[in-house]
Amino acid sequence: MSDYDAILLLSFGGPEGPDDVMPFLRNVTRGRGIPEERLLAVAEHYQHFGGVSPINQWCRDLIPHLQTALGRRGIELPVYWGNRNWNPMLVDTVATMAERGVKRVLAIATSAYGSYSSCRQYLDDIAAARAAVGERAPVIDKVRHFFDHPGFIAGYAQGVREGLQKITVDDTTRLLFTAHSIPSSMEEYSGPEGARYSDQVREAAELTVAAAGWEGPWDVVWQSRSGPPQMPWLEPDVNDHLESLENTTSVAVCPIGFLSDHIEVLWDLDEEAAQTAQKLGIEYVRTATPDLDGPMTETLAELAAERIQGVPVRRLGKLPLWDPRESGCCPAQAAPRPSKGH
Ligand SMILES: CC1=C(CCC(=O)O)c2cc3nc(cc4[nH]c(cc5[nH]c(cc1n2)c(C)c5CCC(=O)O)c(CCC(=O)O)c4C)C(CCC(=O)O)=C3C
Ligand SMILES: [Fe+2]
Repeated sequence: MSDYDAILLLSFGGPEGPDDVMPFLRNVTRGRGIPEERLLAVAEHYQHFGGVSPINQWCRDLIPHLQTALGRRGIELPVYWGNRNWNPMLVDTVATMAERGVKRVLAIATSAYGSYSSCRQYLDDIAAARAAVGERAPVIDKVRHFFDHPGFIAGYAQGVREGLQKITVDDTTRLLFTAHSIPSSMEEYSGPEGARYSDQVREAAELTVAAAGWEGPWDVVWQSRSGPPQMPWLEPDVNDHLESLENTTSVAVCPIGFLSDHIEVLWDLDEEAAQTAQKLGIEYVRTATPDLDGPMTETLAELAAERIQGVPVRRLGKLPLWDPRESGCCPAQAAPRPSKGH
């Protein structure tokens, strides 16, 4: 237990107008070897929504909900917000906290899983922002991975139950769980032993199946792959998987990899995957991400309470958790693993 004096909501960031789109995309892909064609194609997805991603507004809406949930637990701390890729940029938020004399911060990132993109990169962002602000920068810790927290699972299970009511369900109906694809090399280095990102996504899917009471077939698939075509990423892609299905009346697609309906959900699932299903004559529903006034927000508050009040860790899964601070897990670039034990 520690004396924290602020909570930090740490997120991805998204553009809020047409002119933000290209500079945002350049921030996301800086140094990551993403081809220009891919950037221009993704820019189109954003422009389709007027250049506005819902992710920033979702964060704005989350903050008062989170504050209420924290308050119910007796945690009366200010909630700051900083992003990796767009305003409010984390470095500016850390500078503000330093000016206000904040010394010790507990960060909650909007990703439940381990991997470079979903965890280590946020830790690197924190380190870079603190270094830029200098000596007065607060110490910033980050809460654990929460992919198997009962409240996290309950949020998606509710979406799944509601979604299934919107389609014809028979014994060919499949439930698909989708998360952001990552390069195979990133997957190989996820977690202390590797491949933990896909393990965690699979476990979250399995737990959601149980919580929703689903007894039919289900699969884990991936979406939104990027990078040069010759580079291997996690497969199957949701669209390829739909193409491979035979004699399937309907599918429900649960975006278990994302906390909110941002562009990758609105475009890659609600437009692209929905069109693929329509072309194939498969009835399609994309199930909802968790409500802000439901168990997801409670979960985020409980993660803070674990660290601030020592409330017990609640988990449904069996995969081991690890502390990213203590292991050199999830490096940005695949490098030879340090040899262990000598
Ligand atoms: C694992 C993971 C999550 C989940 C964890 C988390 O939430 O953090 C996630 C979330 C998100 N990804 C998002 C958007 C983008 N991701 C990109 C690119 C990439 N994502 C990757 C992985 C992930 N991404 C990777 C390995 C790349 C290749 C570049 C690199 O190696 O870093 C690109 C560049 C263009 C493209 O190539 O698609 C964009 C625009 C948005 C915001 C959507 C909005 O604005 O509404 C969100 C929440
Ligand atoms: Fe991404």
